[in-house]
Amino acid sequence: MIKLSVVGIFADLDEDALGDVERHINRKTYAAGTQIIEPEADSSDVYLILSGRVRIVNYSLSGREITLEEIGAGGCVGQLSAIDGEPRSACVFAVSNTDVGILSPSNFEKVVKSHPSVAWNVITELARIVRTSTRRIVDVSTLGANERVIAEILRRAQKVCDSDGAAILAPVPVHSEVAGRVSTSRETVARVMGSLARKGLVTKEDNGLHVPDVRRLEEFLSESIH
Ligand SMILES: Nc1ncnc2c1ncn2[C@@H]1O[C@@H]2COP(=O)(O)O[C@H]2[C@H]1O
Repeated sequence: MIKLSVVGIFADLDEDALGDVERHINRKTYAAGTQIIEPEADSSDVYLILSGRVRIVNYSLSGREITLEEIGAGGCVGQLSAIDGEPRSACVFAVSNTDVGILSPSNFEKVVKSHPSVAWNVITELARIVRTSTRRIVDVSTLGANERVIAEILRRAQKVCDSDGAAILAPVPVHSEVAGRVSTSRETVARVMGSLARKGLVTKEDNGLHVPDVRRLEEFLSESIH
């Protein structure tokens, strides 16, 4: 059985406290592709991702899917409705087979109120969501679709950049996922990625998408914007 200690918001709990939380949790496995959070379902349960990966998505008025975030083992989703009692803000799907621990909103509240470290970790995660959302709003308001694609690839590369200034994005980003994330079409992502490849700024290899010189990609983005 996967231990609750993998969950980020419980990182500072000792064994006794984790045992206490475990008593309030129902475990469930979702198959890849199934929906975990449905806004129509009247539930405010909190889902702790014990293994696997989930995608958080929203839809535009025209029905286009927008990926807000992908979260792997250790993450937590569904906390917004549990905190404020409002309807779900997004849908959540299992990307791969995903084991979750489910906490009812009242038990989530009990755990948060009993353990200051959990409360602080939940707040820290909310701060991260605000920062990411702000970045996104700025990008959508100020950059064209091509630049948003480049900026997204650049941000991912900057996170895994090695001491030689190179990065490998593994696995190769899926065009539809990048498109959803930067609010553009799959075709635009394919066109921009093709153009970056022709310029030698990225190369597709068996082990991932290589960005041989992250600094050059930064400069290219900066030149594209100005
Ligand atoms: N912009 C976002 N970034 C990361 N996670 C989000 C974002 N919007 C919604 N979520 C998650 O998706 C969940 C959908 O249900 P809730 O609104 O209860 O809680 C939400 C958060 O856990």
